[in-house]
Amino acid sequence: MPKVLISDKMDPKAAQIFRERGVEVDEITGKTPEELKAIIGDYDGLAIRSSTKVTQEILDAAPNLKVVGRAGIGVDNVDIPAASARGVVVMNTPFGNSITTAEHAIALMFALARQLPEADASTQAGKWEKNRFMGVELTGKTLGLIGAGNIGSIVADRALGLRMKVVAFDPFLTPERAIEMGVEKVSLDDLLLRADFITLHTPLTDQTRNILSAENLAKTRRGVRIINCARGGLIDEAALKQGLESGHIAGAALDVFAVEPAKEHPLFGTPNFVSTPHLGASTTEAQVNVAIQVAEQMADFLVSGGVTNALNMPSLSAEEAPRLKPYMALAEKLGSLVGQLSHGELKNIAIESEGAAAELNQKPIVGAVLAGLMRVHSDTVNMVNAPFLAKERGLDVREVRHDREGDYHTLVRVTVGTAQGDRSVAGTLFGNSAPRLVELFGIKVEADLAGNMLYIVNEDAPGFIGRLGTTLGEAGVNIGTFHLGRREAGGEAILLLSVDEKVSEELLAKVRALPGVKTAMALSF
Ligand SMILES: NC(=O)C1=CN([C@@H]2O[C@H](COP(=O)(O)OP(=O)(O)OC[C@H]3O[C@@H](n4cnc5c(N)ncnc54)[C@H](O)[C@@H]3O)[C@@H](O)[C@H]2O)C=CC1
Ligand SMILES: O=C(O)CCC(=O)C(=O)O
Repeated sequence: MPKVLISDKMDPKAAQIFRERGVEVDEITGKTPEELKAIIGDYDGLAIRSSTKVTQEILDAAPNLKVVGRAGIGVDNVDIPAASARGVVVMNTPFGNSITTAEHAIALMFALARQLPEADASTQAGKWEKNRFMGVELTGKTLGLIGAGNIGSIVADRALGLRMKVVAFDPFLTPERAIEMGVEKVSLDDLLLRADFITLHTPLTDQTRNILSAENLAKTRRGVRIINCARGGLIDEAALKQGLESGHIAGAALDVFAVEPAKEHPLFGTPNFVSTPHLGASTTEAQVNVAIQVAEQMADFLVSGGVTNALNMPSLSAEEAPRLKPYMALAEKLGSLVGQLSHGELKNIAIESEGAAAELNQKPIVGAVLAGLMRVHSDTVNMVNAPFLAKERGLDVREVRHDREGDYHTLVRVTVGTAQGDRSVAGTLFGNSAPRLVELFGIKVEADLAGNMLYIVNEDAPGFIGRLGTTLGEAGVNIGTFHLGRREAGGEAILLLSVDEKVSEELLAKVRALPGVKTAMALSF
């Protein structure tokens, strides 16, 4: 039974779903990285929010880990390249808390416009400072949206409902989508110049880090109010403090900080500064949503192989997974076969599907071929890290679907480009479930690819099979299955034998010494 660790506080629905879906679950929250390292090795899955940092070190201590599930959107607390390199799928829940986070941004905008936190503190301190707090209306003001994705577009919708004008800077926002959202697409400089309120809704990336730098803050209009419910690191916090103190910035509300938890901060106590402790996603509704979603996605993956909302792997629905499973087994075997039989650097690989195979989602098939191919050289390769490793090694991967149906109702062909030319293998599914090799380097052959095998290329001549049987028999090697194919009578023949034990180098040398043998290799699947 797969085992999952929930390492951050999560709605109890998550644990309930894991158990209902046949996944063992432990909830152990608040651990230090050292403590987490000590226990993570027992788990197949890790369910987190933002507190747990999934670093290279944690991943190194987690040999069984297959999936990290983020109950939320931002995955900057997960080292995705390191997870990909180790073959660990990283999933998030991209929509479960977007409304809640957008509402928090709007709440902070109101808090700034009417100085609600200060007015509350003053009133409860018995001061009744009616003349101290003069607010501004939102109606008619310009809201500058940096990042117009899921959360940004909900913020825009609510702001338009408040009769604000919304201008948006997002390099990936199409003009059509801007029209649909009712916002004006602008450059960052234009936004900085025009906005009365600025709200940030981008992930933290190399491009967005420090997007509100000291230089950019200086370009804003005097009296601007700034809200950040996205990620710390998007704003230069020291420059923000200076701007608040000089009065250039009329207010700033941060839900997120460059370093969290922010228990001490130079901004604390600055006039017109409002803060919340990363509460953007903290509503009952959002937490139930993300807990249910992350548990369902992780259980799908661990129990049936379905992949949803993965950031480092193509999606594969739980419905598709059973249909694709035998194809992935076939693809992996074909990849492994060409990997074991091809020497030297591979330049390119083409994965072609015909008949029923061509109607399926090709990404998992391609991933499985690459995993089989590269596992020949490293047993830590799997479907997650294989495409990543292929890219890293400069392997050109081509995916081709053919409408035609040939001799088989379904066929997957893998062709690799080697220094000796193209080499191609093809396989089908017998009874829609049993992977079977049907072609090897242009020669028709029918074979299971399983366990230990012996691959021989020889000149087709009488007596050879007898001599081979005697050689194997004398070495105490039992033959399980025997598959033969040849180009033409008396031409080149291929033999694929399954044997009950691994073929030793010594035995291989004897086989190679038999008359007519051109190549002999041990294979394993
Ligand atoms: N405070 C909190 O508790 C929460 C914070 N978040 C944060 O909010 C962020 C946004 O979430 P979603 O809207 O769901 O993500 P999303 O992926 O739907 O939208 C992000 C938008 O940012 C845009 N973008 C990317 N690079 C940009 C750049 N250089 N300049 C301007 N725009 C750029 C993208 O094109 C995209 O439209 C998340 O990445 C997460 O860090 C999300 C949920 C809760
Ligand atoms: O889990 C949380 O409370 C934070 C949510 C968040 O930051 C996100 O989903 O990106």
